[in-house]
Amino acid sequence: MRPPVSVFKKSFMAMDNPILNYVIDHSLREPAILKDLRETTMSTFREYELLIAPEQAQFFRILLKMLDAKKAIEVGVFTGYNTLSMSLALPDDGKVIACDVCEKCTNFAEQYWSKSDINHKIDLRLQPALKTLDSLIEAGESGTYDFIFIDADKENNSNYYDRAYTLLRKGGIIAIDNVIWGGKVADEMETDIKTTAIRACNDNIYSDQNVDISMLTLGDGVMLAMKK
Ligand SMILES: C[S@@+](CC[C@H](N)C(=O)[O-])C[C@H]1O[C@@H](n2cnc3c(N)ncnc32)[C@H](O)[C@@H]1O
Repeated sequence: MRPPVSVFKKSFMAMDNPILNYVIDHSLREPAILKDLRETTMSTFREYELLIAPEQAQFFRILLKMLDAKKAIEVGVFTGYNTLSMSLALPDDGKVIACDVCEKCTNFAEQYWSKSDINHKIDLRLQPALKTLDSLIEAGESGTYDFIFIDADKENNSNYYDRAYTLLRKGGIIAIDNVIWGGKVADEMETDIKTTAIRACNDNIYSDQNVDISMLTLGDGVMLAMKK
């Protein structure tokens, strides 16, 4: 049986969920610039549900600090919420490679990035993310990234994971978003391309003994894989 969908809805859409409300009210500390970016995205973009959950971005900021991270990649930028959030957690000489194909979304993102003093940390690559990841590997950057967030076209999750594993340093973390997919992954009647691809990537990571893993019921589900 599919779990109640509301459990997996993002915090900004799940205000009818008292437990999630409590969690948000007692733990979310959203910097003003991120709040502004999120609220403007929600009033400007019909597809605002693509936004990462703010409590999830906050959790990633802690991970980045724990990892003493300098180099990160965002696969799927949308309006730049998590890219900006990660930049805030990186040191001044840190770098986020931001991968997306949407000019309209990233133009919006760039307006916010340039409003803050983190703009120099962001390197936007406006082309298919697989092309960007392959170019980083070809440029000799394998084994050098601390944190890679995968949140783009779900059909490519396994392709992104393979490249991200190559680019990651030992002890670095890959985080994959939407691994619960509103509960669809647990419903065998759901056989559409995206659900099937998400399940396949989840299974692939579960059996990958080269990483330590944890699947979190945060946002719409996040798989963490730490390179051994
Ligand atoms: C769920 S949104 C990302 C949300 C974002 N991580 C955030 O912080 O709010 C997915 C994004 O992936 C992008 N995308 C889809 N296919 C892509 C591809 N082949 N390469 C790069 N980006 C892609 C979309 O344009 C969209 O902006």
